[in-house]
Parts: sequence; structure tokens; C-alpha cells
Amino acid sequence: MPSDPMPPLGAVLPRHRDLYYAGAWQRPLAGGVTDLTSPGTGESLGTVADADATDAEAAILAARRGFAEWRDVAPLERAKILRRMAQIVRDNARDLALIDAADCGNPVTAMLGDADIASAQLDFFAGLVTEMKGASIPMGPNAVNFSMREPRGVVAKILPFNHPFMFCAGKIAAPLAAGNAVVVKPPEQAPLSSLRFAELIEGLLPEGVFNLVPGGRAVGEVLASHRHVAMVSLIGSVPTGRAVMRSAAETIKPMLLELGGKNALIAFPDADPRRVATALAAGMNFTWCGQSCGSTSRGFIHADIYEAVLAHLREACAAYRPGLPTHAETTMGAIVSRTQYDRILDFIGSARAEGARLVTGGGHPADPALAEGCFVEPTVFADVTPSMRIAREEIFGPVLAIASWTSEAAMLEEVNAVDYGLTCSIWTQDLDRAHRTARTVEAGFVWINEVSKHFLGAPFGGVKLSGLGREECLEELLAYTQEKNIHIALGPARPLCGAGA
Ligand SMILES: NC(=O)c1ccc[n+]([C@@H]2O[C@H](COP(=O)([O-])OP(=O)(O)OC[C@H]3O[C@@H](n4cnc5c(N)ncnc54)[C@H](O)[C@@H]3O)[C@@H](O)[C@H]2O)c1
Repeated sequence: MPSDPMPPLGAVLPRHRDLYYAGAWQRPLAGGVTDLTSPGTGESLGTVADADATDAEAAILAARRGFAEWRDVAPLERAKILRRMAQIVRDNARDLALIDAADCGNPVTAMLGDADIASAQLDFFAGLVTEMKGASIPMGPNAVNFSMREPRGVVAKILPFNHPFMFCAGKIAAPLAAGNAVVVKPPEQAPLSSLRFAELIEGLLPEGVFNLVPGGRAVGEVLASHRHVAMVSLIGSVPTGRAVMRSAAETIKPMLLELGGKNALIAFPDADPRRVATALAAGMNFTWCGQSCGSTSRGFIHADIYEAVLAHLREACAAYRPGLPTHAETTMGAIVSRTQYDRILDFIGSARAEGARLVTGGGHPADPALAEGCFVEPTVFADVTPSMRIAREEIFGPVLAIASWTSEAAMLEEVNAVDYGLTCSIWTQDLDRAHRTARTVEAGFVWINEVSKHFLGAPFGGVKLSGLGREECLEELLAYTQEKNIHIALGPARPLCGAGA
């Protein structure tokens, strides 16, 4: 918990509400603006620019010019600038966390953790700049053949609403470290922390290297389809992933996609029911209302420990109490928007109608202080069957669906029956069984007797519909590079022969 009192929100909000490109603040060319509302209180947060396609093109052109300069900055110089950005994030963590709390509804104290993660990512990729290595290939005494890695060019980063600031600051680390210029499209629901970040790092990078275009889908579509964007990276939903792939097809753009999840937590009969219950609550990321791609929103609990786990689970969920996101003691925030709130309540209604057993939660909290905000209690349904909507669809809300099992084979079939494949958490004391299960589940990131955590350096990403590529590791840096092979003929000139096709 922060020791100093929280500053007033008005003192930390960004002064600039426009676009940032070519090293300066720019008005949207068609003058578009959109209103922002705080999801915790329903209060207005003012307006912000709503960029359109022509704005996106202007930012891309600025980024092209920025790239021409940035690619030639020595890697260790680039690293120094990234480290300065990391320090700026640390120095301003509380203000950035408060902006996100007001704008996206996540609790301010938890958002300080987002600032830690973003600054750690900036430092991590700063440390990897010289790992963008090529290789030499033996070709005999009269030639030198080597490959080198180059940055790709302009990289578009299209971001979702659940960790606005962490994604804006942390996810530009790898492309910038590799020598690319970036055009960031922040989430339309919560762009303010990205604008504040742009203010804070103003002047640190050459003009056009970091560009920020607040707007909606129209901006994303231009970024994904434009011939001068060399690569697109999206964190978002599966339908948006498909749309981005279609937009990028014309220009054969490489991409990184971090998409949705409907992840499983599996408990075997030898697992401790209390620890499993705590893991189920922690794995749901109730702090930010389950609005997390990696949330383990499906619990598969062996029948032997099923009721014991459910009994502990009520207590584990009680640790998360919805409260005003900007208050330091709040342990669970608000849903990002009225649209998402209505969607989540609709899922809860479907679970009731389809006969799931409500264990805890199930609606808006009774606290009158929260009446105007988009709050939903931590909600758990038991006896969920595979055909229910809450068993199959990503809710992106604080709704956990639990089922009991007796046949390991049938349970694993059900775990793998969804088209998503991001994370999975396995609870057992039997190492053979844990390892066998980890090999069988279709997921890109698996915890054994652990849940929710990410580990910088360990590849994070999904299989099946959950995405393409891996982040938070060396592979992320390398994804923003392309290989060029160079062959140098040495010695006296010889007749050309054996020319390639
Ligand atoms: N795998 C991960 O690491 C990860 C992390 C966080 C969130 N997510 C996923 O994000 C989703 C929730 O976030 P959201 O509702 O903001 O997602 P979303 O897909 O609605 O929007 C994400 C971003 O894409 C933009 N966008 C929307 N349509 C577009 C189009 N046709 N072309 C280009 N851009 C477009 C949006 O404006 C926004 O900036 C969930 O599905 C969640 O699982 C995944």
C-alpha cells in the first residue's frame, strides 16, 4: 500500500488529450473527440481525441521517419534510453496507477504492480539489445557468409483495456530495443494513462520513434493494413485477432497475437482443498474483476475434494471486496464499461437459467457507495456442465465456473474441448501425474501448484485461438527483427557458376 496520501485525481490526469506523433502533440485532423467516463463512479473524465484513418496515416509516416534514425542508434544507446524510461515509470508509478484506476476501474494499489511490471520489462529488453545476434555460416576459405538481424520498421501496437498503462509502456520495450519505431493505439475505453506516459517521456526518443494515436477500430484497421507498417502486434479478443489477420493479409504482415482464454484449473484428489480454493480465487484475478486473458475461469475439481473446496472458496472470495478503484484499500475494482457490465450480468443470468448452482456472488454489491459504478461481486457457479455458456465462452468478468470429475480421461477431454489454449493450472502432489497432465493439456503456459503468475524471461503465449507468438522473453525481441543473409566472395575473381535459382 502506498505510504503517502493519494494525490487528487485532477492533479495527475494528462494535460494533453490529443495525438502524439512526429515528436509533438497533434490535433485530430477531422477534429473527432470522445467522452470518457470513470467506471467506478460514473463521473466524467473529460474528452479525448478520437483519431480517424487520416490521423493514423500521418502517424505512420512520422514513424517511418523516426525509424530511419532510430535503427542506426547504437544498441547500447537504445538500451540507455529504455532504462531511463523504466526509471520514469518507477518515479511516476503512483500517478499512473491512479489514472488507470479512474479510467479503467482496476484498483489503484494493484496498479502499482503494473508499473513494476512495465519498468521491469523496459529494463529486461534493454539488457537484451546485444542478443539480436546473427550467425556466420562456413563456406570455405574464399567466402564469408553471415546472417544479421535487422529491425523490421514501423511496428503497430494495438492494445486492450485491462492493463492500459502496463501494456503501453511495457509492450513497446521489445520493438524499441530491436530498433523499430512504434505506433501505439491505446484502448478506447481507457487511453488516459498512455497519454500521461507520452507526456512523461516526451523528448527522450528521436522524433517519430514513439507515436500514440487514441481512437477506435478505424485506427486499428489502418495500422493493420497499411503498407508502411511492417508488423502488427495485437493484444485483444479472438474476433479482433481474426479481423487484424484479414486486414494484414494484403501486405503479408508478420504479427504477434495475444488473444483470449477460457483457461482450466485442474485439482486432483490428493490436492489440499484449502490451497486449491485459494488458487481458484487468485487464478480468477478478481482484483481486476477477472478481466485477464490468463484467468483460470474453469475449475475441474476431483469429486473427492469437491465440496471441501467449495466450502473454502466462499472464504477465499471474501478477500476480494468491490470498492472504489481510486481508494488505496480497495481489493477488487470495477468493470471497465457499462457494455461489459451488461454482458457479464447476461452470462450470470444464463448460468442461473441453465441450472448451475450459485456458490457466492451473482450480482451488483449492496454497498450504496458503489451504486453508480459498474461493480459485480466475485461470482462462483458450481455443478457447471459442458453445454452451459459459462463453460465455453470467454466472459472476461469475475465469474468462475466449477465442475467435479471422476474420470481423468473424460476430464482432460473436456479441458481441451474449447478452442482457446492460453493457460492451465494443475494441483497435485504426484509429480508423474502433474507432468503427464501438463503434456496433455492444450495450453501455451502451464503452472503446477501455482497460478496466475508470469515470469519475465519465460515465454508467455497461447495455442489454438489464443494467439500467435511468445512474449516476455528473448523470442519477443527476436520477433521484432528479420534476418538478412550476406555472402562476401573473397580472393581473386572467378568465373560465375552454380548461380542460384
Ligand atoms: N493473451 C493476452 O495476453 C491478453 C491480454 C489481455 C487481454 N487479452 C484479450 O483481450 C480481450 C479484451 O480486451 P478488449 O475488449 O479491449 O479487446 P478487443 O479485441 O475488443 O480490442 C482490443 C483492441 O483492438 C482494437 N480493435 C477492435 N477491432 C479492431 C479491428 N477490426 N482492427 C484493428 N483493431 C481493432 C480495439 O480498438 C482495441 O484497441 C479479451 O478477449 C482478452 O482475453 C489477451
